[in-house]
Amino acid sequence: MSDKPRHSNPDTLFSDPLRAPGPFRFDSDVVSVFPDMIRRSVPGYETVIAMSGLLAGRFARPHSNVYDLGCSLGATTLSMRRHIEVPDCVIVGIDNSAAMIARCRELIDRDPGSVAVELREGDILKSDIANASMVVLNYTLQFVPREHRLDLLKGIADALLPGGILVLSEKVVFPDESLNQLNIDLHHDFKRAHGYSDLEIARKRDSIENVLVPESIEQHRKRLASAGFSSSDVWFQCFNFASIIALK
Ligand SMILES: C[S@@+](CC[C@H](N)C(=O)[O-])C[C@H]1O[C@@H](n2cnc3c(N)ncnc32)[C@H](O)[C@@H]1O
Ligand SMILES: O=C(O)C(=O)C[C@]1(C(=O)O)C=C[C@@H](O)C=C1
Repeated sequence: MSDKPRHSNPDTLFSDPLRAPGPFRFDSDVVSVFPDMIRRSVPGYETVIAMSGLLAGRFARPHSNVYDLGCSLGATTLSMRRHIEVPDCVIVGIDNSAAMIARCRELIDRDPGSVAVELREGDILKSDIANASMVVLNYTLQFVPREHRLDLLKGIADALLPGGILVLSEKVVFPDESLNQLNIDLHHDFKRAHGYSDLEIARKRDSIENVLVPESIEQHRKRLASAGFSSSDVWFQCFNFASIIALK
């Protein structure tokens, strides 16, 4: 069940004090270091990816689609592919970064799995989502402008078959200011323990400001209910990164 380590160049994108970071973008520079960056930046990332596979093993239905929205390099897609055993199920991975999708295609082509995978370069806000037994948004909704989040989730709820599931993993904030600050500090400790310097941490924080817009778990669960999900709860959390499952 364990996922193979994913090799990647080391993330040194924010280490040069002379290079202005600019707003964070999923461009070819990020693509070249992405597996290393996300593993060293998101506490619990490997667990969430591996368990997304287990959930797919349980929820994927025959003759249905399983969506990986904001699929990046296909880590979730590959994990789900390893666990899906039902016939005629297609995993649809969508990402609007051309550089991500191009590299993802290479990695999927190299994977020996037999479940069909369809990759689309496009905006998940404009993509056709239908006949879904499972939808995954692993660390993607946080990059969608807040005003579009409800419509996206309504579309997902409509597309889900009865008994379908959404997995929503996000960076989160906490309503209590002291707990919020503690979780931010613990996240920075996590990054430091994975070799990032204070300078890199500060520069990355500036770069993702207003690009990655986190919300509280309460805000996510309220929106999921408004979007048409009958129930939702957190199944995994480490510091300020949480993963929610929502049932149709
Ligand atoms: C943090 S990464 C997701 C990581 C990935 N799900 C994983 O588990 O490895 C966020 C991804 O969402 C994509 N993205 C952000 N907004 C998007 C949108 N509106 N449509 C499609 N993809 C989007 C980005 O290009 C990026 O690849
Ligand atoms: O919050 C941070 O500092 C992060 O680096 C998080 C995060 C994410 O959650 O997507 C931001 C951008 C990169 O894709 C990798 C990790």
